Amino acid sequence: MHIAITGNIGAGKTTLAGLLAKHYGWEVLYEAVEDNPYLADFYDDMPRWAFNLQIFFLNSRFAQMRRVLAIAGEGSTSVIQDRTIYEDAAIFARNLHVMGTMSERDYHTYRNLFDNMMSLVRPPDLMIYLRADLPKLRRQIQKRDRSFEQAISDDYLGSLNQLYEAFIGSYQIGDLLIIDVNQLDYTERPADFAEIIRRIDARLAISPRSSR
Ligand SMILES: Nc1ncnc2c1ncn2[C@@H]1O[C@H](COP(=O)(O)OP(=O)(O)OP(=O)(O)O)[C@@H](O)[C@H]1O
Repeated sequence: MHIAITGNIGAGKTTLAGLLAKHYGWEVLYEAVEDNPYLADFYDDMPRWAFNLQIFFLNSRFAQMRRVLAIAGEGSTSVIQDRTIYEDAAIFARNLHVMGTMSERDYHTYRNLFDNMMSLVRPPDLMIYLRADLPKLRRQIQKRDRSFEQAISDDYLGSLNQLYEAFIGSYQIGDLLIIDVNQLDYTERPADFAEIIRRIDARLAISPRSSR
């Protein structure tokens, strides 16, 4: 089974993916951050590095999809993914294009590549969306204190949030669980984590592909 966590920068996907992997014994696939050769440069000069970064993420997410398919083929374990390939195109690349940061021809090339890849990608069995407002995202970004993320503007975060809501509002290719994390703290409050587990358990129990 393939579970994925989706949500804006600082929503808490990485932490939750780790906790769920530990709880359920799932394999976890994280996003490339520390070993990402473009991320810091991108936040410093978005127009210069937007296309390079999107190609890097697309390739790394496609490699993850191949791993997901391999695991599904083995049939032994489930896998949880920290962010999906859909978000790269529908949210991040689209946002850069709409902002005028990525040129028309770069976006066109990117979309063609993405559409080609889509023929080989299948959606997760369960998508978990972590919904968070700007103040919550901002607090978490400050808390983890990655120097290159401190310059992220409210405009950038806000327009990503709008695209996330649009993406989730029209998401129909698989099962979807929406968790509002604004008032939750699942690292510090066991009851909050237990409530998330209860909701995921309920969803997996009715999922047609829930053989773990
Ligand atoms: N396609 C993309 N385009 C631009 N930036 C991206 C893209 N995918 C990921 N990123 C950025 O890469 C970094 C990933 O960091 P990380 O894995 O910690 O996740 P995150 O998005 O901050 O979420 P969370 O706090 O929920 O784990 C963030 O700065 C994120 O915005």
